[in-house]
Amino acid sequence: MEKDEEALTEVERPTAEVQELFGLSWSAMEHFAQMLVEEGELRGLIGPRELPRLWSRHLVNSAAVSPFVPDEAAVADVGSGAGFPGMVLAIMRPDVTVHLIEPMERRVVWLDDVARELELDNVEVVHARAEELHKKVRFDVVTARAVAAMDKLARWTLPLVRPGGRLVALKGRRAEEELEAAKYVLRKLGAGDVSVEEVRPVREGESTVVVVVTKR
Ligand SMILES: C[S@@+](CC[C@H](N)C(=O)[O-])C[C@H]1O[C@@H](n2cnc3c(N)ncnc32)[C@H](O)[C@@H]1O
Repeated sequence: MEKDEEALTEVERPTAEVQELFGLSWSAMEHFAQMLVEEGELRGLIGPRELPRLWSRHLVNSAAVSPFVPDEAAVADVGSGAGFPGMVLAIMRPDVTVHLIEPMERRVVWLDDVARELELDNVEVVHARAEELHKKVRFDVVTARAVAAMDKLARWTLPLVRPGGRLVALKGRRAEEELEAAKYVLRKLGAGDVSVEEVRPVREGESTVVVVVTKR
């Protein structure tokens, strides 16, 4: 077997339930997955150990933010990296506009390439650190995954959330602990209600922890 073929067979096959989750956006999602498989490792966006679990750990996991994003929201995804969860959200939800905020040039080029290839007109790639945008722009929703612990993440993201809007952070098992450590920062930055939800985008799949912080 050729080396390339070998690499391709290692990627898990999405189930019918996963296809159903993405609904009308299925073919665009498959296209994004194919780009990640073909170029993700080469361009330093995703580790080789992550490719076999591309759907369950990354694409399906990213979809967990969607129920927390209101119709037609203006969204910023801080620290998008390879496009998680922001690019997935933009593909699933043509009604929302997604600003992918990423400081690393190589990743910015990748995000631009994906948006162009998939002809996504609801994506804007912003080459910046989140803090550089404070006092300049505000969004209905800010999403983030694997960017920083809650106290630092709150400092970077809450100034970007409009009053009445929300931060939607995909977190791990230590979410409650991180929230406890961040409680003074959250209060100081105008956080209101905070909820921790366990979301399972597909019945057979893994669950993920979503922290939703409302801005007063
Ligand atoms: C571990 S990666 C996670 C990428 C993606 N969210 C994911 O879940 O796979 C963290 C990302 O946050 C970006 N980042 C780090 N500091 C940032 C900041 N201050 N503002 C915006 N993005 C930042 C990094 O460049 C990197 O792409």
